[in-house]
Amino acid sequence: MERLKVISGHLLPRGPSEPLRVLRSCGSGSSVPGTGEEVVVVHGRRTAIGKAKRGSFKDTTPDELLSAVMSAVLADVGLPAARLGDVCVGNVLQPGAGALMARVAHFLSGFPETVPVYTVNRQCSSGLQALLNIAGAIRSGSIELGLACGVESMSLRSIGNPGDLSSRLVENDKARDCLVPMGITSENVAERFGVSREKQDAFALSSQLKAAQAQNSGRFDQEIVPVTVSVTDESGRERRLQVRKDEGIRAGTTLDGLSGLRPAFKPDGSTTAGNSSQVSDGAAAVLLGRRSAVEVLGLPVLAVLRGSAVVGVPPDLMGIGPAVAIPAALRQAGLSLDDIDVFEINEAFASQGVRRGVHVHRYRHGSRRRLRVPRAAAGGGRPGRRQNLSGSGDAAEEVLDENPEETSLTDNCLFSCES
Ligand SMILES: CC(=O)SCCNC(=O)CCNC(=O)[C@H](O)C(C)(C)COP(=O)(O)OP(=O)(O)OC[C@H]1O[C@@H](n2cnc3c(N)ncnc32)[C@H](O)[C@@H]1OP(=O)(O)O
Repeated sequence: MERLKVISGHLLPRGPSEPLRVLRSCGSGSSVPGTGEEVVVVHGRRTAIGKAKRGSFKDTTPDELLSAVMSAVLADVGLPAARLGDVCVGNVLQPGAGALMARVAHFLSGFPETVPVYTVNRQCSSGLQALLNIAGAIRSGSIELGLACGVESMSLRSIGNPGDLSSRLVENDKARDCLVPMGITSENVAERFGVSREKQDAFALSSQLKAAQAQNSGRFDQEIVPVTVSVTDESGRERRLQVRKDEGIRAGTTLDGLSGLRPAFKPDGSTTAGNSSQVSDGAAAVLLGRRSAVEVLGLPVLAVLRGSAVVGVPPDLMGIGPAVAIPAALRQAGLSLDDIDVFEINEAFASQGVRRGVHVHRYRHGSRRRLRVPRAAAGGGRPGRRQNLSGSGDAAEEVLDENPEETSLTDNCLFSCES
């Protein structure tokens, strides 16, 4: 009865002498610039990205990959796990989006049981969604610090089993389109927007060369957590090795080599193994916090989350999602394309990264001090006050022409970098 009285009291009009009760705003999505309420990125690490089925992580369970990055992020900044308000893990292929796997990883990392963990599946942007969920909890005042992660083992769990679906899906075009294979959606985008094979191969070449240059000059070394694993070869022999290099990068890629590849998804198509991302295994984790809490703990601030947007697009053209989400994220943050220095396009197919007339520019690196936020969970950026838009998925980073009429962009987080 007392409880009812209190609740109904909240509904009564306020008397003129009563003070206005100020509730903490849950925020619409953007951080409040220049205040201690901002959501900031403290630190991030990732594993190397392994080639699924044939690579170094082919026999490694995802909880091990996840545990490696969860522990490394906290160890690097000296934060006890008990300080975390929540942990969110993005995952697509594990049963139940990997809820059990994530809790196992949590304990393998030595995190206490009092820290909660949950998982989220938003397909290819699940890692980014984990980041947005943690950011949302910080904004709402539920937590002060949280860990956002992403993990996938495409070696141990393949795409393919759609689960239990109604037979009525065949009567509904959009529902049926949800079963269109990812490679065919790339073909659809290429056909619909006139993206030639040559454009896709040119983009793939520049992406490979930039990635190789970055790898050779050690630019990924700081962000990659070395993971020691056992791998069983075809003869059944097991060996131990430490994995610290991405396996999808082919430094010897040439335009001739790319143009000789057969279409991978349909005989007369233009999407090939060379202009697609590979199927991969890997994990990443990013520590986020409210600026005021981060400053009290003396933790570093790498970047500020300025805004984010998620959009729905036709399932058979899923690759156009970023082109719709980025303007929405810009609107939310009150920015324009001209304000953006670096676009990190993380999509599976070159057809999604280019459009007619796009010029792919050189890769711009941050300073040596910069620790990039791992792509499986978030987006990096170069130091300075300018903004960085990041997407999701597994392709290499690109810096694109900033002319809005010529640029096709990706989804869905907007950061400004501080250090
Ligand atoms: C929102 C989203 O992101 S949704 C997307 C989700 N992701 C996906 O759908 C993944 C898409 N990718 C794939 O499915 C696979 O990588 C495929 C089907 C395209 C290719 O798979 P595989 O055939 O196993 O690739 P593999 O690495 O063996 O390459 C095939 C051939 O191309 C060659 N090749 C690949 N890349 C290159 C290159 N850069 N230069 C020259 N040759 C190359 C390989 O050497 C190989 O040649 P071989 O057959 O003579 O040995």
